[in-house]
Amino acid sequence: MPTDAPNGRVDIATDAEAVAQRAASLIAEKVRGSSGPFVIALSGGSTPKRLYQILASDYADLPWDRMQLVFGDERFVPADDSSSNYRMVSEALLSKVDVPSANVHPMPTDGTPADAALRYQGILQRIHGSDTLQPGKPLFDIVLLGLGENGHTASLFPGTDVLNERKAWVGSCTPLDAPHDRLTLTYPAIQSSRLVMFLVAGAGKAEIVAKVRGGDAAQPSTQIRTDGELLWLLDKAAAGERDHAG
Ligand SMILES: O=C1O[C@H](COP(=O)(O)O)[C@@H](O)[C@H](O)[C@H]1O
Repeated sequence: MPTDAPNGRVDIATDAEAVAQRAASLIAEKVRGSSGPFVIALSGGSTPKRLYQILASDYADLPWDRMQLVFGDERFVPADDSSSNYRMVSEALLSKVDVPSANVHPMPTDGTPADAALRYQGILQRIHGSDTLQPGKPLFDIVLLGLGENGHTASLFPGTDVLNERKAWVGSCTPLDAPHDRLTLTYPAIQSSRLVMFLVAGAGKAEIVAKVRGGDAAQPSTQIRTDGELLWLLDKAAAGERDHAG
């Protein structure tokens, strides 16, 4: 049963599989209820990977030709690197559904991270048809986000300067405690959305989930805002409920 919390609605499912199933069903409902271009910012991570597999197997009939698939963050590695979020999404979803390649927008990982961030902002501005963010015209229909055990979301890592970015839509950072330089959507870009959906599963996330739900301002995930709806899809383990398996 969904509950309201200061920083969004919380929906607790039995396990990671149920979280991914709910996310897929919700995405399908939103896409089918829309008309015209539908822009989704994709996340990396293990729970989203299962979501992408479910979308590929059970929702192949969605109007993929209307969807614009962009990325919320990326590791600054070649597209075929095993750490690449694009590679993961490609294997789980893009290679399996009828989405035109022109509708898929990986983050560039050549040149310098700062230059690549600027180029990706240009790509988002072309999709948006404007270089301005306005509350009445969201950049994204859905932003998918994960939550790292250290509090990061997208690639907004604690202690990095990109957390202070209030203008640019895309930034870069070098995490203090995770591999690879990163590209990431910034807070203002994420805010320009109809729905932000966190997908978080596993007992390893319970401590950070409790901090974020408790409003700990030091956690980047606590600072996520949206002009639309904020939804946390958690499994029981991540929500700190005791009766979960394992
Ligand atoms: O580094 C990253 O990690 C986060 C969280 O991933 P998870 O596997 O712990 O759920 C993810 O949201 C982000 O896209 C990814 O680049």
